[in-house]
Amino acid sequence: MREEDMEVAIKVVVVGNGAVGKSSMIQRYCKGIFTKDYKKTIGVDFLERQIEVNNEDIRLMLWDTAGQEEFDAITKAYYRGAQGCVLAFSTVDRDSFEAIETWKKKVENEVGEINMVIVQNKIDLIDDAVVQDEEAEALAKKLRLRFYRTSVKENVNVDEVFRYLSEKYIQELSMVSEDDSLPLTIGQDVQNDTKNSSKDKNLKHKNNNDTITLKPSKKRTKKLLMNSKCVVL
Ligand SMILES: Nc1nc2c(ncn2[C@@H]2O[C@H](COP(=O)(O)OP(=O)(O)OP(=O)(O)O)[C@@H](O)[C@H]2O)c(=O)[nH]1
Repeated sequence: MREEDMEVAIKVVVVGNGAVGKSSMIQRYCKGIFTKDYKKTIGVDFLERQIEVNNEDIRLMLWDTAGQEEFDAITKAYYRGAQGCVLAFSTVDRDSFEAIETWKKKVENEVGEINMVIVQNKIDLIDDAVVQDEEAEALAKKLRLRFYRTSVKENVNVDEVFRYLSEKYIQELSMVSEDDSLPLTIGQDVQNDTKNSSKDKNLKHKNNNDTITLKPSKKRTKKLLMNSKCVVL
């Protein structure tokens, strides 16, 4: 296969309390549908969609995880290898907002710091909101994360969430490609810290039993990343 035929694959996990709209968001994005019915996700599920970002073909693999704590042991295994994460809460569920930091920690405990966004879903129900705009914005500022308000039902801002995560990842990928002296960690990822814009600070490298550290050449970078992604280690 020629290198130009290859695509980049990105694994994104969508987490948050039960019924905030995680499955609906993934279905909306990958299948273009919305259903009113609530079917609790048992364990995990995934759908994928191809998009183009900066002339790169991206295969987004969106992992839908159960929001209930009883499934934590199962779902956390699927966080591994993720390069992006959506932390979702619902406009009409105060607990789901207060749980955002806990979800962030749960994911980071498994994969370290990866690109994340906070998503306030169900903004079509804004009249019944139990979270003030300022509170949500303050949380995003405190955690230094991009913040989106979405309505999966009305298809507002859903594409933007996943586009942002993809663009961020592509940006980092091109930084890795430019510098072949930096070690690349397979299975884990180029990390992002929104506090720091410098390349060195953006790139943290994990090395534990789950990972192999390689030094990629410029040419091979994309291939290596593609082959290494989306594998549950
Ligand atoms: N009004 C409104 N309802 C929504 C929206 N998104 C999802 N829902 C509804 O919220 C309910 C829960 O949605 P799900 O997508 O199943 O929630 P989940 O977060 O995947 O839930 P778990 O599987 O339990 O973790 C469903 O009845 C959806 O139809 C939205 O943007 N607006």
